[in-house]
Formats: sequence, structure tokens, C-alpha cells
Amino acid sequence: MSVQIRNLCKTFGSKKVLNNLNITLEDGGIYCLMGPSGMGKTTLLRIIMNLETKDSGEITGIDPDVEISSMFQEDRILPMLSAIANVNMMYEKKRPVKEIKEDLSQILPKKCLRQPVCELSGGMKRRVSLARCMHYQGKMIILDEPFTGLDMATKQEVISYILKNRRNRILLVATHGIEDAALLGAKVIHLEDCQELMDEMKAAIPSAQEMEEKIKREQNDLISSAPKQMLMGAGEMSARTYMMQHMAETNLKLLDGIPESEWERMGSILDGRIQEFERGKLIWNIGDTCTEFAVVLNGMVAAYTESLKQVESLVAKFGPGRCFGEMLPLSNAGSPVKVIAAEDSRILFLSREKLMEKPKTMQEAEMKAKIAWNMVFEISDKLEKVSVKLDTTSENTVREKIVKYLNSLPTEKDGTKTMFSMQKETAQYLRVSPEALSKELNDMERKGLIRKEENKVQILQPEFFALRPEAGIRSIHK
Ligand SMILES: Nc1ncnc2c1ncn2[C@@H]1O[C@H](COP(=O)(O)OP(=O)(O)OP(=O)(O)O)[C@@H](O)[C@H]1O
Repeated sequence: MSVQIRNLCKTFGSKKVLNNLNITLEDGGIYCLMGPSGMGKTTLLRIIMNLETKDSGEITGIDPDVEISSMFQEDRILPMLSAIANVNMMYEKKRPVKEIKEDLSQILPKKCLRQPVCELSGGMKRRVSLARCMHYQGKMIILDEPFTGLDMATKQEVISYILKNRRNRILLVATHGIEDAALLGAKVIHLEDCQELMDEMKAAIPSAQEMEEKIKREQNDLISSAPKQMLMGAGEMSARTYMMQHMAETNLKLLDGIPESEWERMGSILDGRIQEFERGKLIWNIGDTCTEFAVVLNGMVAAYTESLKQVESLVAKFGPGRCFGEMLPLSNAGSPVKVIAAEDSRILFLSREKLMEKPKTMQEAEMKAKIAWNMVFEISDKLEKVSVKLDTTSENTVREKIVKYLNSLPTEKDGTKTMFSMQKETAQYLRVSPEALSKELNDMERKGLIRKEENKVQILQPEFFALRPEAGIRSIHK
């Protein structure tokens, strides 16, 4: 039976937070609840969980007191107990420690499972809290910003853990991460679309300009983190994906210099076709052949790649005036990319063949000249960026991989870096044998480059570890 939220209203004092909100959560569905900060996500989750009273409306299909398992924004774990004990508290009749240990070691280093959780890092505490939630039986799982403080690799591990242990329960995740929905395979619920927005509520919604800036920031974060991930040497991202991300950085402004009011007319002169896509609709699928340039006239589209583990991640978002056809030839070459409407969008498709044809009228010649100029300009810029190619892991020595990996980890306040997880998993992650990893770490310690203790590594000679991108990339035409 689905969970139905009908005409839900909530006011704090004079502040209207939810107004006639309607959402249906289908049995077994996965949902990401998104919305600007302060829009009422946590309030809605708390009302569903019966931790907050509603002013009016109704929620049917679930008994919040026994059927919901939740993870809050705060960890809510018992600090002096171990991760194992925290999880085992979910059971009236305790489960064998071995069983819990095995389960937890999917997302946490084995060594820390018996430590009091107050000694763990913030991200580790989040994972204990998540595991506790997943172990509770019920009909629905609610996670309020579960991925805060997790790096991309850990997030992917945690998401596989969630999906593996969900057992077809309804999953509702509040998040700000635009790529989380794709990683979870979730349907996105935009809180602002499910209710009647009062003027005061609209104030929480960012302006178009703020959104543009946010997207730019997120895009930049994604792009700047890409080489880092690659430098880890995990082989997870191909060189082609790397190139694509650099392409995304400069995605083609095919219509630059042509006023917006002219775009549609230009489309008709060049025999283009215009198609409308509702939010969430697939525009271009992985592997589709590319014979057209696709220019966003209105709305916003998002391009996703698929990693070797078939986890999708957002590569770029394109707003009006941007063209994504340039990325698609790469998909023919085997690099997976798909494009989805992130908002209701109108797309102008321009045939490559038509663009190449000799113009028949002056108007056509003028349009084509502008497009051709934009392409030349863009391509010359790109050639600069695509002039590097990633070495594949086979050419990297174990030490290079360790150095790159350590470089990619954040430095903690005490100057140490916490290794991804236990050595065995790190070895697997870096695609080297555990013996080779351990030998190399010992060697580096003997040479005074690092000091090891438990899961932590202290870098003693920072200059040796200074990020050297050229160690992982080489020029292909210089
Ligand atoms: N107990 C409360 N008393 C008064 N106002 C509250 C209370 N709880 C929440 N609010 C207000 O309700 C609004 C919605 O808050 P809520 O925490 O639900 O937003 P959110 O979408 O989850 O935000 P974020 O993404 O930042 O976590 C905010 O303006 C907040 O200040």
C-alpha cells in the first residue's frame, strides 16, 4: 500500500512552512526529497515520523510509531558504545556479533567496529548511524541528509550498502546533492512543486541567478574533483571520461553572438527540429548515435556518465544557449553518457549533415558562419585541454598510486590523513596486491616519508607528496 500525504499544512508561529502539500510514495519506491534550504524538508520528515504535529491534512498508509526506520541529521548514536553495540541495540534478541561485524565491515573499517563511537570520525559516525537505521525493520526508511561529510568514493560504498539492504522498503532521502538521485536511482520530489507556494515561501527559492551560480559551483566542484579521483589510480574513471569532463567545462556555446529572439528562426532556416522534454525525461541515452547538435532553448539538462561499477554521476548541467551534441560522439566511441531533462526543457536539434552542406541562401550562410566560428573558437580552446591523457594504472608504480591516493585525502587537524579503510580494501581500491601495498608503506616509513599508526598515516615530508599532476598524466601531442 502506498503512503499518501494529502493537503498537509504546517505553520511555525506566523511562518507558513508547508501549504497543502501532496505527495504519494509508492510501495517499494526510492525517492529523493529536494528543495532549497529552509523549504521544510526536515519538517515534513518529522511530521511523517510523528515527531512534529501537523496543522491539518493527513498521512495514510503507514504507522509512524512502528513502521518507519530513520536516520536524522544528527547521528543519535550512543557515544560510549561500539558500532557493533549501537547496531545490536536495534534487536530485542541480540544478533551474533560476528554477523553484525560482517555487515558493518561493508561500510566501515573492521578495526574501528569495537571502539567507542565517540572516537570515530564524523563520516564514520554517520555510517554507524545509517547502519543502525538499516537494521531496524519496517515499511519505510527515512534518511535526512545521510551523505554529509562523505567523500565520493565512500558515498558510493554507502549507497550500494543502502540499496543492498533496503529490501524493497520505501526509501525517502532528503538531500541537497544533485547527483544523489542518480546514484540512488531515485525519483526526485521537489518540495516546491508539491504544494501551493505562498509569497513568503517563495522567498526560500533561489533566484535564477543564484541557481546559475549554484550550478556553476557544483559543476566546478565536480570538474575539479575529477582529476583527483583519477589520480587515485583506481581505474574507475576512464581517460575518455576525464576528457569529457573537461569538455563539460567548456560546453559549446553554439549560438553565441546570435540573440535569443533569433534562435527559433535560426532553427527553421537550418531545418532544425524543436522538441519539448518534461523534467526527468531522457533526451539522449547511452550509446545512441549522434547525428545532431542539441541546443537548449529553455530549461536545463543534465549529462550523466556511468562508471565501470554502473554508478551514474553528473558530469554537467546545461542551460539555455548551451549545446551538448559535442559530448555525444564520445559515447559512440564507448564512453557512456546520457542526457536527462533537469527541468522542463525545449531543445533545438541541428543536423550535423545539414550544417556541413553548402548554404543555399545568404541567411543560411550567415547563420552557418556564426555557428562555424563558435565551433572553431570552442575547439581551439578544447584542444588545449584535451592535450593531456591519463596514464592507465598499469604504468603506475605502487608508490605513485599511494602518493596520489594520499594526496587526494583531506588532511586532518593533527596533520594526519586517514586511509580510505583497512589495508586490504585500500589495496583493492588501488588495484595493487595487499602485500605490495604493505611492503611499500613499510618502505616509505623506513625512509622517513610517512609514519603509520592504525588507519592513519602522517606525512613527514610534505614536499615529497606535493601534488604532481604530471605524474599521472602525459601529453599526447606535445
Ligand atoms: N521548531 C521550529 N520552530 C520554529 N521554526 C521552525 C522550527 N523548525 C523549523 N522551523 C522553520 O521552518 C523552516 C523549514 O525548516 P526545515 O528544517 O524543515 O527546512 P529544510 O528544508 O529541512 O532545511 P535544510 O535543507 O537547511 O535542512 C525554516 O524556516 C525553519 O527555521
